[in-house]
Amino acid sequence: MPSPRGSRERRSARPEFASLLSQRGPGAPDSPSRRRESAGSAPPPLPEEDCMRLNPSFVGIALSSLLAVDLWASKRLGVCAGEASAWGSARPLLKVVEVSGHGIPWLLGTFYGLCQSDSSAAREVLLNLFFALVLDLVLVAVVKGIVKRPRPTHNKMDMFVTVSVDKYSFPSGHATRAALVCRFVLHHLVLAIPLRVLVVLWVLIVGISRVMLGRHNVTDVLFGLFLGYVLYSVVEYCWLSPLNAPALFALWSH
Ligand SMILES: CC(C)=CCC/C(C)=C/COP(=O)(O)O
Repeated sequence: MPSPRGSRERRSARPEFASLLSQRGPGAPDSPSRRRESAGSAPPPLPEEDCMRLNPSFVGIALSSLLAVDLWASKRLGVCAGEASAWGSARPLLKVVEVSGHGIPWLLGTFYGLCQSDSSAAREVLLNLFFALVLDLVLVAVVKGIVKRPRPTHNKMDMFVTVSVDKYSFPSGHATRAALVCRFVLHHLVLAIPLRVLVVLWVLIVGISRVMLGRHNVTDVLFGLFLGYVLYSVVEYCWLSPLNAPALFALWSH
């Protein structure tokens, strides 16, 4: 005969789980929580993980579904993840794209330009670009260290100069840098339209190549692009000028 608690459970159960509960006849295997319940007099509350499994929130389901689609799509798009992959022959080319969005060439190039520039306007722009790049590296390292999402399992860790947090993949540092640099360049350099289009194309290629190389999941890249885009607004807001940072500019005045 079913216990009063059993019938209470059946009455209050959500319809989608009712069939699960009704399968628990006298001979059906009991869950650990039910075994514990029958051993003592006062029934202990359901363990939290059971509650979560039986009553997942909408946000939980949406997030797990998004993650599942993300992992599936990233695996399918990782066509250059190894030399033996479907598009493995394009891997060397994508690794060149990877270097084009790496932090070291951008930091060194900006620093070199800063030392070489003889106009104060160029120095101001380059100094702000340098700080934007440093800020980007720090922010990405902090987020990677907090989220600790491992890189896709199909990634081969043969990247050009990495630091310890680069074993994590969320967000993509290349994507944040590309989006940040793109907005910076489009805003501060006077470029002909074809060149402006090329800069935007470069950002898209860097982003797509991260997934094709197997370095990242799609969401790492999308969030990276978003972060870089937002970071540029922060850089604009905190723009360094000879007025608010005279000591810094004195360092580079000849
Ligand atoms: C060592 C320096 C100065 C930068 C590291 C740049 C780097 C390796 C970022 C990782 O990018 P992804 O997150 O897109 O893989």
